[in-house]
Amino acid sequence: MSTTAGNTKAYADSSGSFKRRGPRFTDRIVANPSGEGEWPAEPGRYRLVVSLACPWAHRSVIVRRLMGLEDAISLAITDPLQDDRSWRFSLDEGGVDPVLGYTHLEQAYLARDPEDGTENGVSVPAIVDVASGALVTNDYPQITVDLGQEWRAHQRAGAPDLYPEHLRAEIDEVNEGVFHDVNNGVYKAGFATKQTRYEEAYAALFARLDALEERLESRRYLVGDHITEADVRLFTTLARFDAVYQGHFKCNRQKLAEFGALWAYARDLYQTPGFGDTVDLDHIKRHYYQVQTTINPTQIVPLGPLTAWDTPHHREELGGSPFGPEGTAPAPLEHPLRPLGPIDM
Ligand SMILES: N[C@@H](CCC(=O)N[C@@H](CS)C(=O)NCC(=O)O)C(=O)O
Repeated sequence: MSTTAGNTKAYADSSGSFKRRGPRFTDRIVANPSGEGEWPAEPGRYRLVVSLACPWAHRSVIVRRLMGLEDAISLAITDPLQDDRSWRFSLDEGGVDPVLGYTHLEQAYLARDPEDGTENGVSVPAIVDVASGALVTNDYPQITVDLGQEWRAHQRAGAPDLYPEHLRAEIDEVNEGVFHDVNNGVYKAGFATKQTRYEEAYAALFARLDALEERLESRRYLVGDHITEADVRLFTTLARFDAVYQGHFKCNRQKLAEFGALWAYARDLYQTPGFGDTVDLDHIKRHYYQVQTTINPTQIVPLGPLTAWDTPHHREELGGSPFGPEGTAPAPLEHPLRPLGPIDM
């Protein structure tokens, strides 16, 4: 396997539990910066670096597109396979990102802090200040909220409000449970190295999915009548569920496609511009199955499942509309974001 040596690092601590490390840089990009740690929302100034494989980065790709910020913030897409220096730009000509001039995202972390820039690893999503090449933030939950709230002056007409004031408390509450049990829950199950830790994560995950199933039986979206941050955050895990988490991470009480409301909800979002058109199952499967070699030592990428994302969902019958009364859909994507060539045999 010439593309990557795989990854033999331990993901769990001595108790057998997966521990997420948290963001290294938490500066914010805001409409009106008022002090240290705040950068101006200025079109053309920043580059958003993502892997299409990564569920946390995927959120920012969706929100950038929903907000119509493509011309304001450029997008760099990494190779789904990291090497020993982590995320790299090997899909680009000469293996160099054409805007940043870097071969590895690590260089932006080190441009920001040469001593300790990479102490929490090198993670996506990351926003880089193009002129200095320095990392501004890798704080993924704040990134999506700020793309929605702080870039208003540069958003497209008809951009939805994903975090309306009057719904924030409820969105935050839903997000909290979804983060621990679902978004991060699948990692806790998949990276556990003790049976009990795995079983705890599995139980919490499916208890939460059962509760979401019930919630979504009578409402089209998680909070309110339109898409919000809560839907974006749940969607990126659901999009990977049957392809990766139910097999590779052993989250296999049932597939997403064996739920009722939750599966119809996921298809509804998938068919909403900005969601399904940013899902790339090639990037997703190759990353998980070829990088996490402690779980999949052969690095074989499974061909299935043949999930039918485009079938009718009938969720319109519940009322609600994706983009809100004044909102409109973003224009269709003209081509897939970054198709990959055949798997290196
Ligand atoms: N590291 C972030 C979340 C983003 C994240 O975990 N991204 C993954 C890809 S899905 C990554 O870049 N991992 C490499 C690393 O952490 O070194 C956090 O927990 O604050």
